[in-house]
Amino acid sequence: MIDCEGVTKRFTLHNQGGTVIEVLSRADVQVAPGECVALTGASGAGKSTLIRMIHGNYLVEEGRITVGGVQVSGADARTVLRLRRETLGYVSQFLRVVPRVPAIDIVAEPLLTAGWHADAARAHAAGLLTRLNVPERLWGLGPSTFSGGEQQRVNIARGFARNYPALLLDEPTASLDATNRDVVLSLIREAKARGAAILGIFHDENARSQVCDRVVDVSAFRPVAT
Ligand SMILES: Nc1ncnc2c1ncn2[C@@H]1O[C@H](COP(=O)(O)OP(=O)(O)OP(=O)(O)O)[C@@H](O)[C@H]1O
Repeated sequence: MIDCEGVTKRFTLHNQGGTVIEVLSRADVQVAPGECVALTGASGAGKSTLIRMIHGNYLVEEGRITVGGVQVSGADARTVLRLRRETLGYVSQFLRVVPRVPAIDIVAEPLLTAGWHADAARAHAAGLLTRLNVPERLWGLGPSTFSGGEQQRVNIARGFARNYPALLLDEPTASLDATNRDVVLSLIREAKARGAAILGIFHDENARSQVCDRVVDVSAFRPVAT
């Protein structure tokens, strides 16, 4: 479902004398439906960079990335947006807050985009916010004043609102207490059970061992020193 073959990434810092940072060389990562794979490796090894390339945020220099048979590497913006709308969910580490949009609408938005009726979308969003222990008094407020953990739970509710066939998770349990961490782990297990392919970064080893079937250490794709 998620397929990276021979992926190479380097950054050229044009504003710093054209310094080139080699990050990944010929990375191969495959995630099958129903599988959860964790990316590991030291800080700076390139875990987030690989996730961002799969999500279509960073260009792929060499190699090929496909998600559900759709080629991400070299894709135009329209293809990437369609992929994100229909196939590939992403829970980033931080919620990107849109001013004045209530939390419940942030969660319901991917469902509305998918054609859900507004009432059904809000009911589904309410169910997720309840599960993630976001107090109902906050649902109608914009999350800019929420705590870090509250914002992250809104973010997770949004990421899990749709049953995406593929899901990218960037530290989904960071800044959560034990109770909410367990809710997130349940959401991940449910997504796997319905066949989602999940690729994530989990610094919490305990969380990783509970839901991940395999680990891929991106240090194995470290470029040879130049
Ligand atoms: N947009 C960018 N421009 C320049 N360099 C970048 C950019 N994004 C990442 N890098 C560099 O790529 C390398 C890998 O970064 P990345 O964030 O992927 O590491 P990581 O394994 O996710 O680390 P961590 O565990 O600390 O989050 C780092 O050296 C970083 O400085």
